[in-house]
Amino acid sequence: MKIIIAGAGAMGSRFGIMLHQGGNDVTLVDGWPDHVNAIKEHGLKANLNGEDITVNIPVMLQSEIKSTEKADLIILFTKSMQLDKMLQDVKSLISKDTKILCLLNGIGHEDTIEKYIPMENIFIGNTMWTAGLVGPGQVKLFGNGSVELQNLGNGQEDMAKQLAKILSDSGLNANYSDNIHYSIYRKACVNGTMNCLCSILDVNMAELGATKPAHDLVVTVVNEFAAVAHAEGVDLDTKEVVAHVESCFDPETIGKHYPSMYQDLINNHRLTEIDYINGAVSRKGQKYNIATPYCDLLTQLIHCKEDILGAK
Ligand SMILES: NC(=O)C1=CN([C@@H]2O[C@H](COP(=O)(O)OP(=O)(O)OC[C@H]3O[C@@H](n4cnc5c(N)ncnc54)[C@H](OP(=O)(O)O)[C@@H]3O)[C@@H](O)[C@H]2O)C=CC1
Ligand SMILES: CC(C)(CO)C(=O)C(=O)O
Repeated sequence: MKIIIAGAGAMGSRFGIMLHQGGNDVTLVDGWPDHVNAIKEHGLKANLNGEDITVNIPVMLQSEIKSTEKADLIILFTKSMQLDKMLQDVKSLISKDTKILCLLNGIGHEDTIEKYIPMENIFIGNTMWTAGLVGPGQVKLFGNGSVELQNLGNGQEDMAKQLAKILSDSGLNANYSDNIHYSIYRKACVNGTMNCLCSILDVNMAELGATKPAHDLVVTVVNEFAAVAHAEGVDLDTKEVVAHVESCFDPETIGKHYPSMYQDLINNHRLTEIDYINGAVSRKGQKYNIATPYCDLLTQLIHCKEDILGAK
């Protein structure tokens, strides 16, 4: 199976390395020339659970894509705001049989993907794996994780299960979900609390969890996500979701991770995905006439911080 990782930053590199080590034919595609050139020249360097490794994986810039070889599977791992451009750039690698798996954080990416791919080839999901970019061609990977995914098109359950097996055979611990919209809202609750709060407060998840107001903040934000999800026909079990969110506080698992939004904004002064997480809930709240004051404020505070830091 020819797998393209479209967006080979921190997470794309993690999935690329694990799938490559699992014996798959993997190619990385990314738009950052320094990163792509570093991988071409020195291999992809990773600190994997404390061990330094170098993996030689084929890599190309989006501008180098040629249409000669079609992909069997394209795993999307761009930032939300890069998704549309990436889909335009990988169009020539897509045949009528190419499956697309989107594992980005955020809500509603299927609306963008549907513009380019027939529904029966679209698979969506989310992941609790973590990763960090140290610099061009270099990533830091620790801890464990999981993936949940499902087909969007009718009759594609077996293919979704097959994709989960391909990921699991490489150690990615993937499961078929029979209600992926629930899973995506549930994961969005993790990002809608951890990502913005850690970025605003300048802490990792374990440090956030050690503050007294953390629990009340999580409950309030999860309730806003749940109200909007309910209006869209997704009924979140808020108690279970809060427990899931708070499991991220554990320093023995992923608590020491600085969420991807922190890495973008605080470390790299890059624009964030806030408009696809809390910002998406605020917009949906307006649409359904549901008050979402915490999501509104958190979105605005992150945008303030982007301006203060001159994020690009
Ligand atoms: N990191 C994590 O732990 C997790 C992330 N996610 C989600 O996975 C998706 C991908 O995230 P992630 O892998 O963290 O993204 P990264 O920021 O590591 O990489 C995404 C892209 O951003 C660009 N980029 C990143 N850093 C730089 C830089 N310093 N200079 C220039 N370009 C840069 C590159 O593309 P280009 O040059 O084309 O712009 C890169 O492909 C997101 O939706 C995220 O929310 C989900 C779970 C955990
Ligand atoms: C690891 C986790 C779950 C933290 O919110 C994440 O998705 C991210 O860093 O964006």
